[in-house]
Amino acid sequence: MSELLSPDQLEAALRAMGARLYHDQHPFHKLLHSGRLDRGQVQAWALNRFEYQRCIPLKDAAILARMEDPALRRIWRQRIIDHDGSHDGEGGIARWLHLTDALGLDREMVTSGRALLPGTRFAVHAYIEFVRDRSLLEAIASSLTELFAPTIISHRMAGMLAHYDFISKEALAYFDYRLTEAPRDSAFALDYVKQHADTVEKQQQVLAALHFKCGVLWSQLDALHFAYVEPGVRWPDAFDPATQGGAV
Ligand SMILES: O=C(O)c1cc(C(=O)O)c2c(n1)C(=O)C(=O)c1cc(C(=O)O)[nH]c1-2
Repeated sequence: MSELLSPDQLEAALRAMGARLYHDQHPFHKLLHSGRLDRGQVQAWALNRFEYQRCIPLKDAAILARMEDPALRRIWRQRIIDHDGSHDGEGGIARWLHLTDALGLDREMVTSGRALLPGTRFAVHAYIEFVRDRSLLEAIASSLTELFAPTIISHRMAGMLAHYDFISKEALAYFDYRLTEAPRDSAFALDYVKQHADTVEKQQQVLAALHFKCGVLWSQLDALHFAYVEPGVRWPDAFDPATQGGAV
């Protein structure tokens, strides 16, 4: 890409990248959504994904800390409220823990992170570092995977409810909220990016940021796939569905 795109062409390029690289294309998600995983594999997914959930507000706080404009901060801070809630027991993190509870996972094992795959940790933390190190425009652009989240979330909810008798609608409440939060967040981020990526270089950076973020999501599923679906060698301290434990 060497010519300046119009804002709508930039949006089209971002959407085309998502169609190719978003984590809905990953084999682990295809298995998860079509009922082809067992309870232990679904537990491993929920336990590992907790690390992503836990770190999203840290990532958004890092972005907020770089925003000079109070009006922008006022909008962005809602993301932290969505995940942390305003009171104990509210918000996305608490709702994710309802899911891990419903799957019978030990809370301490989930919240301590001691049974995580190293690949999960590295991918999630790379996201936090990315938004700290890069420009604000790139940091905001890296959230644009959320453009594609409502489709995968609807698909996931329907598939998991249809195929797993150990999953209830209540257990998936986290995703109900995301269906309204994600479109609001991604509409704002997309508008911002379309307005501010006004040079070829900035447009390239925005596309690279989305590329990077697709990789963050994809790597988390790679880690799960190669530990729990095609088990070659699994990190010895990782969650073990057979014993329901991890490192002590
Ligand atoms: O279930 C999903 O497939 C999915 C995907 C994404 C995403 O595309 O990054 C997010 C979420 N969920 C999510 O729940 C969430 O809170 C979230 C925050 C962000 C972000 O980058 O700021 N992405 C996502």
